[in-house]
Amino acid sequence: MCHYFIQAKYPMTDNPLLPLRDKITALDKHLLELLAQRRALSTDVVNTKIEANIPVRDIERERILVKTLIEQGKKYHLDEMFIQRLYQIIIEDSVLLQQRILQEKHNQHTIKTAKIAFLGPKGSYSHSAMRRYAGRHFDHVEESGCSSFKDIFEHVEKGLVDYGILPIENTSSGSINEVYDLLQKTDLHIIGELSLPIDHCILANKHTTLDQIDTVYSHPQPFQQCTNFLENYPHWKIVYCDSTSSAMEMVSKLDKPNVAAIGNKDGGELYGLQVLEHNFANQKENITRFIILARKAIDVSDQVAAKTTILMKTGQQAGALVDALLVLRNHNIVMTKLESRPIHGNPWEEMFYIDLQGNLATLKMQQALKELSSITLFVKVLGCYPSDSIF
Ligand SMILES: O=C(O)C(=O)C[C@]1(C(=O)O)C=C[C@@H](O)C=C1
Repeated sequence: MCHYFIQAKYPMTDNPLLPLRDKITALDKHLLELLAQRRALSTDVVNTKIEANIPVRDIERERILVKTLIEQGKKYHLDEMFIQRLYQIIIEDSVLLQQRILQEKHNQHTIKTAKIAFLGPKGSYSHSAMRRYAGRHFDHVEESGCSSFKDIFEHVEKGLVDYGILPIENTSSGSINEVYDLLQKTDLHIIGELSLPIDHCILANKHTTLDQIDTVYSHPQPFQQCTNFLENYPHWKIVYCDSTSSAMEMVSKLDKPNVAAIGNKDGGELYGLQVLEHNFANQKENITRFIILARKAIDVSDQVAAKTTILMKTGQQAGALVDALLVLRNHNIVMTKLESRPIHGNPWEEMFYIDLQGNLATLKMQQALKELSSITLFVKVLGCYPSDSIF
């Protein structure tokens, strides 16, 4: 990334901005203190909720709170969208903090450190997702970069790490089939999820310009997510890599003006690359959902919004899938995703992956799963975990 330092017209001591910047610095410090106080109150709130068995989320409270703040912001000429986005981040932090505290009390233990496998090396989107998830759940993390999704599954299954984090779908390129296929034949459990906004960048060595590039390196996923942008450069040779960070590593080692990688800005800085273009995915809201796998399933407190993911194989008779989905409807269970993949060794039969809103431990979920088992060939719970879809 290029850093352009505009030579100050004034010696540092005479800079007319200094007094104002000092005031901004003091005010930002005060803002941090207020945010810390708000966070401490969230801790008090969740402890009260635990005592009174009150759910973490109160959507109506959030709606009224933000609406009031937007109104109050008007007299200070604060833009409505600014307030909306700012409090989305503040409230999301509050909810995730409360969920962590609640889950730790619910499971009667707190895990301070963890070893987590991700698609590496450092600088990949999976690395960013892993660090974000670890920051929310652990005080210390040991990072384990893997060269493939299969490698991540094996690391967790063999106990080389505690958790594995893998991308499972993206808003631009859809489901990541390789991960779904690996889920078909594992005994691991989904214990969490995380949605990460993905801002793809064209990353190149310093002094390279866009028109000098003739070869671009990346993981297959970014290429699938940026087809519209890549149509502008039909002469670019596409080279697939194990991960976006191995692509950035390659471009940095080649150190030539005609090569570039597609990856994230932070990763590019790790490899000394500059950003030539960014935010060019087919979907402007380009988000990848990651799942977190572990050898042991978790229990989710009934005070935390939960998701349950199941694997299901129906018979070949007409309407088999419809009958199964009607069971969910009859139990008033919301299905948030339905994906299908060919069954290993039997490509003309489909395995269905279904994400359900709700906790596995609820009576209606238990009854629905029992009914599903009686009318299908195979039903397996892949996991019940706190929902990350805060907003
Ligand atoms: O007031 C509550 O119940 C809180 O948990 C606090 C808070 C917030 O951060 O403002 C967080 C989550 C709720 O959904 C509503 C509001």
